[in-house]
Amino acid sequence: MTTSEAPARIAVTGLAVMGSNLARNLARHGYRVAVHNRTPARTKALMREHGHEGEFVPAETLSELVESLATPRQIIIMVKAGTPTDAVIDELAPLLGPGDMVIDGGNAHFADTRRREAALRERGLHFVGAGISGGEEGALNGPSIMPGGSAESYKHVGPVLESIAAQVDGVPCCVHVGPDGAGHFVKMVHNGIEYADMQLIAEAYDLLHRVGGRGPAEVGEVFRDWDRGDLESYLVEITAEVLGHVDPDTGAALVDVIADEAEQKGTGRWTVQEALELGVPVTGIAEAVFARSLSGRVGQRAAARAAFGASEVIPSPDDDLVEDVRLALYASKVVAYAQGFDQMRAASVEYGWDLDLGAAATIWRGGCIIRARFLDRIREAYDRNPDLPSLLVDDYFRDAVVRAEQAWRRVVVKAINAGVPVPGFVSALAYYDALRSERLPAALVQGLRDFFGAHTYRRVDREGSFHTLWSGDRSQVDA
Ligand SMILES: NC(=O)C1=CN([C@@H]2O[C@H](COP(=O)(O)OP(=O)(O)OC[C@H]3O[C@@H](n4cnc5c(N)ncnc54)[C@H](OP(=O)(O)O)[C@@H]3O)[C@@H](O)[C@H]2O)C=CC1
Ligand SMILES: O=C(CO)[C@H](O)[C@H](O)COP(=O)(O)O
Repeated sequence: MTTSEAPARIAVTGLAVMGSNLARNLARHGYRVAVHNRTPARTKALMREHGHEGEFVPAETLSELVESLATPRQIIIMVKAGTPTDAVIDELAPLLGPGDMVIDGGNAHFADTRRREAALRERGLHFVGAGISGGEEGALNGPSIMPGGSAESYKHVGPVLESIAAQVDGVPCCVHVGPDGAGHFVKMVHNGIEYADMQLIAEAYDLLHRVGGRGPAEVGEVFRDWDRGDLESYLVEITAEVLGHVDPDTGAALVDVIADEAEQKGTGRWTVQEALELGVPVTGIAEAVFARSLSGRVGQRAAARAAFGASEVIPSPDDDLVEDVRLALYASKVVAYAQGFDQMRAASVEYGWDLDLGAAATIWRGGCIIRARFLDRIREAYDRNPDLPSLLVDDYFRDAVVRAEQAWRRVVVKAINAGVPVPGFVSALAYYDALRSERLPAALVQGLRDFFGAHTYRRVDREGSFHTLWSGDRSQVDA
C-alpha cells in the first residue's frame, strides 16, 4: 500500500542494493518508510517493484523527504562512502531541526564519522554512524547492525534498528556500540576479519586442491562437511557453494574461470592502517590485504613466472591432510579474531569508547558476513573475563589451539615444501609462536638501534634507559 497522508516513521536516502533492501525490511516490519534517491529512477523502480510490500512514501527531493517525516526525524543515509555521504549530509542538515537524527549506514571511515558527529552535534542534531553488514540479503532479511552515537539517539533509533536486525536465540544482532565513530570502527574491524577469514579459506582450498589433488567440487564437499562442525559459518557455507558451481559457458568449475585478481573497496586496508596507528599487530588481516594486492599485480606476476618458471606443485595427498588443514584453518582463524578483538580493545582505550567486546561478538552471530558458531565461543570467553588480554589465552581457545598445533605446523611445512603460498597460515603461526616466546630477538633490534642511532635500550635487570658508547670505549652510560 502506498499512501502519503500520514507522516513517515523513518526515511532512507540512497536506494541502491543496500538502501532499497533496508527500506523494504523496514516496511515489512510495519514502519511507514519515506524513500529517496538522488536519481529518481531508483525510487520509482523501488515503488514499482516492491511498493506493495508495505507503506512507502516516495520523495523526489530531500526537502520532500524531510517534510514527510514525523519528528524527531530519523533519516538513514545509504550512499557511497566518502564525499557522496558528505554531500548528502550538507544538503540534509539545513533542512532538519533540533533533535533530529541522521543515521549513516554506509561503510564510512570511523574518523569521518567522528568528524560528522561533532559537526552535527554543534547544530543540535544527532549523528549515528551505524555499520551494517550482511550484504544485499542481510539488508533485506536482517543484517547485523553496529550503531554508534549518543545514548540519547539510541533511545529513538535503537528499537527500530533492533527490530529489523537479524535475531539469534531471540537476541537482536544490534547493540549500541559506543559514542561517535565506535560503530563504524567495529564494522571496519568486522571487515578486516572478513578479509582474513576469506584469505585463510582460500589458502585451505589451494592446499587441498594443489597438494591434496582434489578438484574444486570435491574440495567444496570438504567445506560442506566442515560447515557441520567447529568451522560452521556463512563463509565456509558459501565456499562450498562457489566451489561446487559450474560455469554454464565452459562446463568448467566457475572458480577456474574467474580471474585470480582479488579486488578491494578499502575497509581491510583501513583496518590495517588504523592498527598501525594503534600499534596493534593484526598480521592476519594485513597478510590478507597484501595477498589481494599481490594478486592484482599481474605484470609483476608474469615477470616472475618468466624469470623463475611457474611453481609446479606435485600433488602429495596423505590421509591426514584434510583434517590437518581443518585444524590449521581453525587455529589461524582464532589468531585472526584474537588480533581483531585486540585492535578493538586498543581503540576503545584510545578513543574512550568503553567497548563491550562480548557484545560485539554477540551482534556478529547473525546477519553479517562473518557470522559463525565460533562467535558464541568468543562471547562466552568475554563473559568469563571481560578483560582477557587476548582471546588466545581463554581456556577454550587455548585448548583448541594446543590441539591444532602439530597439524598446523605440518600444514605450514607441507605448503612451504610444495611451494604453495600460505601467508595467512604462516603469519598466524608466527604470531602464536612470537606471543608465547620467553625471549624475542627484539632485544637485538634494540641493540642495533642503539649502535647506529644512540636510541638507547632498557635492561632486564634494572630500571632506566641505557646507551653503550659503541664508537668509544663501549662502556654503558645512563641515558
Ligand atoms: N553492497 C554491500 O554488500 C554493502 C555495502 N555497504 C555500504 O552501504 C552503502 C551503499 O552501498 P550499495 O547499496 O552497495 O551502493 P553503492 O555503494 O554502489 O552506492 C550507490 C548509491 O549511492 C548514491 N550516491 C552516490 N554518489 C552520490 C552523491 N554524490 N549524492 C547522493 N547520492 C549518491 C547513488 O545514487 P544514484 O543512484 O543517484 O547514483 C546510489 O543510491 C555504501 O556505503 C557501502 O559501502 C555496507 C555493507 C554491505
Ligand atoms: O561491508 C561489506 C560486508 O560486510 C562489503 O561486502 C564489503 O564492502 C566488501 O569489501 P571488499 O569489496 O573490500 O571485499
